[in-house]
Amino acid sequence: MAELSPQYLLDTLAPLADNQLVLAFSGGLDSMVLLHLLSLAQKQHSFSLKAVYINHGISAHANHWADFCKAQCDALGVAFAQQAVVITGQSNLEQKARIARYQALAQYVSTDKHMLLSAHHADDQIESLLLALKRGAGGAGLSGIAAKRPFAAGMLCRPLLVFSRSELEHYAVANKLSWVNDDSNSDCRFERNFIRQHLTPVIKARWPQFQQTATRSMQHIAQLQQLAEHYTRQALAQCVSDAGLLLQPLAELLPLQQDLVLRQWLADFGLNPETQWLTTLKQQVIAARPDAEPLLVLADYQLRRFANTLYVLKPIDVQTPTQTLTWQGEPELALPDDCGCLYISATKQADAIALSATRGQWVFGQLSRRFKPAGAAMSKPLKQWFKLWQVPPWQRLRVPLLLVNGELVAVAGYASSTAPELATAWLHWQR
Ligand SMILES: Nc1ncnc2c1ncn2[C@@H]1O[C@H](COP(=O)(O)OP(=O)(O)OP(=O)(O)O)[C@@H](O)[C@H]1O
Repeated sequence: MAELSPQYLLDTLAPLADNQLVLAFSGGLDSMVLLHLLSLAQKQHSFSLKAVYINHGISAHANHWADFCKAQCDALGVAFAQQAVVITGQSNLEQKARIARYQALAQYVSTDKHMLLSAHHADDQIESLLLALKRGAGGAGLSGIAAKRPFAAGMLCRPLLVFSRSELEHYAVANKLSWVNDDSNSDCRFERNFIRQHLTPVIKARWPQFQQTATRSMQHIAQLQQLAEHYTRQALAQCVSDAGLLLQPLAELLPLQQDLVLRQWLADFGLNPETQWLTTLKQQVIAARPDAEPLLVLADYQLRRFANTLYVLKPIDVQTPTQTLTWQGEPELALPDDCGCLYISATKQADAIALSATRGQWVFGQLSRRFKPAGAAMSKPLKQWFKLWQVPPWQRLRVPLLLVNGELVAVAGYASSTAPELATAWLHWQR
């Protein structure tokens, strides 16, 4: 059984070479205990420590808590900082406060030597598990709170995770510590408080070992999750290209693995869809007829499929610029609507196309104009060339087109009516 002591802390955080510790300090029981332990540990082993209080400004007592935190740090000789964050609206306050808090704390973790410490304990683990079950979370959610994980430029550690709240309280009373009680802790409209007050006591009374056994289950799930993530990353690497997710190699994976790869790929865009949505994606987008142009929306993104590749697109990626640019020979032209930049130079660069004009109009979206690339037998509407070049339909509308005397002479990034040997300049499109 671990014993709550400065030595335990030093063992858990070792090796503390030139690390700079940042304590997320709310002034509540749990972080007060951690502050006290850290200040004692500093006497045994020198390390840099700063306590940071984030003022959410939600409670009428928030400023008073800030003063309390500062006074406690002063008394223990620990450096102190505070920062206010702005939380707007009335809904989801708990979650908004948490996101704003971690964003603010991230500023204090600016190098790989920085280690953020939070005072989460074993009761928080059970609450996290029950909340994860309630929302039907997957392996990552059911793994509970990680004892150590990368955070901002450094790490985030929770050295008190194995101790229960009552053990922390026992320590606080024995060491005559004082702490603030967040008035909102008794408000059972907040889910965590409801679990803390109504569920955990009943569970613990019936099964005193529940905390340990549930923690063990979470560790098992966490290990399986890590293993799954490792193999999923490997499989994903086989399926991604610069453009999107290649559906042919995806189809060769086991169905279960396909789901994990899709989820991991979407997670890299910050997307975490519900299972039903993923089923729709598979049925209506991935498995759509080859000539269909399926589209599914998720949060701010559009999922589209073209030429057996799946794309995640932001609204700007599918917007057709309406602006026309007059070009008078400038070597560099910034394009509207996030379409990148055009570079015109005397020497040929990679991906450059030949030009024989030095002025004209740059336009977008004029797909019915006829075009004859150098070397082609005849002219065709641009739409047909794009089809031939396998350009996804939404990208076709964002390709800069050069008109000279009303005639289409160059399609940036793809083709030009000027043969390379007749080039007087070279055009490179940086998307
Ligand atoms: N206002 C605050 N300023 C700095 N640190 C805080 C603040 N509030 C909480 N913390 C840190 O976060 C830890 C967990 O606090 P709490 O259980 O209230 O968080 P939570 O809202 O449940 O969110 P989560 O568990 O996801 O971090 C505390 O032990 C403390 O280290």
